Amino acid sequence: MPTRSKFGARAGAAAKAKAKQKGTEVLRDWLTLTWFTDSTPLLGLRRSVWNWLLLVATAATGYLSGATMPLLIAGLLLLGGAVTVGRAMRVMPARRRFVEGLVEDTRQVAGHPRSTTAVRVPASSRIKVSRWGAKNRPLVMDVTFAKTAPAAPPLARGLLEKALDQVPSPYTESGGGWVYSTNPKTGQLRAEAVPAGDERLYQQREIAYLRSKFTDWFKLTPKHLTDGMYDLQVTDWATREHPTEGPVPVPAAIAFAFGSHNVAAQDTRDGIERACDAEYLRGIEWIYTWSDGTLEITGVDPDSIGAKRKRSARWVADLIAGQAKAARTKDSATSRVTGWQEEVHGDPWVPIAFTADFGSGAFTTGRDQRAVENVIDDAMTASTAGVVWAYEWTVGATTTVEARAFPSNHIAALRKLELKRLRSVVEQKFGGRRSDVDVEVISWEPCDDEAPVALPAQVRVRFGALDVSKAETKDAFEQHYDGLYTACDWHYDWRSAEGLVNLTAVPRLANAIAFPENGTPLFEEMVEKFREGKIYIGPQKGGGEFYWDLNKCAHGLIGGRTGAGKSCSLDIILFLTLWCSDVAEIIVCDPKRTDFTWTPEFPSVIRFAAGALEIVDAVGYVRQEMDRRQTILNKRGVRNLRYLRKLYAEHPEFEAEDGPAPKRLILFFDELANFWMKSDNEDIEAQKVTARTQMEELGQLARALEINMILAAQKPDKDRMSTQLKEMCEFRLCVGPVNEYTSKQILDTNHGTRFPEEGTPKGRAWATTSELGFRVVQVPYLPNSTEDAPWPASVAPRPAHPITGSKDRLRELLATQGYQQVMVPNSDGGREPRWVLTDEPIASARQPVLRVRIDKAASVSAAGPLPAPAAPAAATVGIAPVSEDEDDWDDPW
Ligand SMILES: Nc1ncnc2c1ncn2[C@@H]1O[C@H](COP(=O)(O)OP(=O)(O)OP(=O)(O)O)[C@@H](O)[C@H]1O
Repeated sequence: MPTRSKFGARAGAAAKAKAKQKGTEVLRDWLTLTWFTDSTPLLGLRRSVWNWLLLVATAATGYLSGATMPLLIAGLLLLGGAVTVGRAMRVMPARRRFVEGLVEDTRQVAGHPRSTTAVRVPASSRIKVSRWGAKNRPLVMDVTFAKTAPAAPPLARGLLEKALDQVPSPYTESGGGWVYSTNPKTGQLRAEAVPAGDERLYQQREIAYLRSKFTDWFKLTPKHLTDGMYDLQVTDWATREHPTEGPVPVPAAIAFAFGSHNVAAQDTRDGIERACDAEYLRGIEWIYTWSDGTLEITGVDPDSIGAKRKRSARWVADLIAGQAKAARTKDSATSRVTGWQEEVHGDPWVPIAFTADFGSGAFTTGRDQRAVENVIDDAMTASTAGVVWAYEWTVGATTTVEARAFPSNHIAALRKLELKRLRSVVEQKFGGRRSDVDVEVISWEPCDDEAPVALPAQVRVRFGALDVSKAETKDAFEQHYDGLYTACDWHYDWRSAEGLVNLTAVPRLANAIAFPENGTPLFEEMVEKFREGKIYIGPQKGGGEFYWDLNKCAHGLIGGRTGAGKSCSLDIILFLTLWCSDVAEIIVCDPKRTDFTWTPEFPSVIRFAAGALEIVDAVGYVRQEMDRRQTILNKRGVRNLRYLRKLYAEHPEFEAEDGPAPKRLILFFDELANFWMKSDNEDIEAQKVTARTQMEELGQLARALEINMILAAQKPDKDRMSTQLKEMCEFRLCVGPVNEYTSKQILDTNHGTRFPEEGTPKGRAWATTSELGFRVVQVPYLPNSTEDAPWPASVAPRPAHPITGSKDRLRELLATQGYQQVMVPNSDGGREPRWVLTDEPIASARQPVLRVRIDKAASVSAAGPLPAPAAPAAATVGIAPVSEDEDDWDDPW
């Protein structure tokens, strides 16, 4: 018996094993394909379904026919088996090769591992076709990719998809293609073959396009993609009519996850939005919503409110960015619309509020801010009429502005316009190119809601580089600003060192006011101040009372056009001097002999001089008195009368030795011009020259010696008043409107011309000292005799009661001080009243005054140098009581 060689035995075993393996494979293929996976359609059904049906039908036929046709049944089964086995042997290896080819094609992008001798990686573990279609092409397949594969990041999935797009599907020839989805559990990519026209193909295309665009817009590198968590999902689709392709799906909502990618900067976001708007045109307006790590984009109808709002917001953003760009700000500007017009009021896409952030160090000065505001105003007004934009700036780490629109009749709008007006007028006049003038309203006057009016209550003006320490600058500003308002006056609080002025609205200066009645607080105040050497002039524009401080400005010049209230102003000064007879005495020079002939009645008037020689004499007396006072000061070694009085208080023996301390002595001179008028008498002219020199000599020492000159003149020009004399007058009062020439004569400036010719109230005056600058004052009205206020109610409120005349007040005072009135003959042959001290004080002047007649003439002009007041001198003359009916002295005289 022949034996088989060893080799032959081994080869036989190998062939057997191979045959077995092949057999097993064929059997597995047959089972799988025939009964499960043969999805190639046949007459509308899958082949595997047909196989089951045929098997069941054959078995049923065999069962029903019993043993009658066993051969036929067996034959049929055998045939079926042979056909299906043959098909499995043909199809299955082909499918395997197909998948293997596919794995090879996608190996790089999907990161498929290669088989090694140790580890076999079957192709089906990477790409699993779950359904096959006609022509043995896959219908549905799942592709597994490695975590590190280039196509692993969701946004890079396109790489794999692109590769798979090349795989023929049953629909390839008819224009179909692949659609892809991600298995959320396994992360595998599922590809599904769909016929042409399937809307998922369009969706697929959009998604692929968007992925690549988002990669561009976010400037994503492959490294970004591998490191970050970027993903794009279209969460909602809509259908739009495509011009050539008919209705096509377009994204209605896109969610783009960008993880921790830095898009915090508004302009980065802006850039992305703008790129998307420019490059992704689908006949839709995109609305962008940024949240933590995700950008949601929703498509809306371009005519919808949302779309219009978006365009408006972008317009605002462009406007703001344009400003920042023009100013070359360090950081770029961002803006956000924070409020839209309500639909009831108009178009709901019209912005009514927005905020803008210009970054650090931008627009820090008011001037720059104003420039931005003006541009925005212009732009906004063009787009939204009927509203006014108001701005609130905050300069901190960054400069931000909050802008809000208000209806033009809203108080905020009115205030804004008012502020703008103020700024522009102030800037026009004071805002040079270098100086950064800015007006800021600190507070507004409360206003009536029904009829709102924007009136600033407190304003601050900063002058930047402009030097406001100069009086002229302040004056120019005040004049300019005063002209802006008729409803109020302004109090100016200058802070020259800080380069600013704080303004406070104050009630307008009254057009006329009555001199306060005795005993009122203001009256008491002015008397008290007079005792300190301060003469009340009147309330001043901008608030407060104007006092002329004789301790600082010893002499004064009072001028003004006739009929404007000059005499009344002088009367107030005289009245206060006469009222305070314990501290002051006065010499009245009245060359015109008109307005002040009433004064000698009162004991403080130690001399009344009218004629030229009388005046020369009076001036000479003052000059002597100055020397006398200086001698006393020298003797007692003190600097001024104040110290002398103090010394006397401490050492009454000095006073006993020297006599009473001198009182303030006022040399009152009305209409100097009349005095200087040339006469033919050369002797008198020579004396006048002496008087002038003596007056000029009073200048230097008078302050310490409390000798003051009050000079009144209508036109104090050079011919009538020497320059030296005028310069000594540091206080000036110019009553009423005057022409430029006169103004310069009185005030050295043209302030006097600022009062209008028409409508300037009586008693309105410019008062000035070098210390206080120029002030508008309203001199109160003080008549000589008690009378009703002379102005109509239309000019100013009228006091309820007549204004008590100065003479009546003084008489009442003197009566209470123990004086009595007597009548003395005067140089004109008439008689005049005088007040003399008696021993018995009279309680009230309302009680009849004891009238006396002076038998011996006590002519006013006769009085020589009088160290003591006129009254005691008068008291030495013989007096006889005047009977009631004999002399009605109260009559006007
Ligand atoms: N302070 C005042 N307030 C209101 N009215 C005044 C004031 N001063 C004067 N008046 C009115 O103006 C009139 C003229 O005033 P006043 O005589 O003082 O003017 P004047 O400038 O001194 O004129 P003149 O130089 O002719 O004396 C007064 O009779 C009075 O009606």
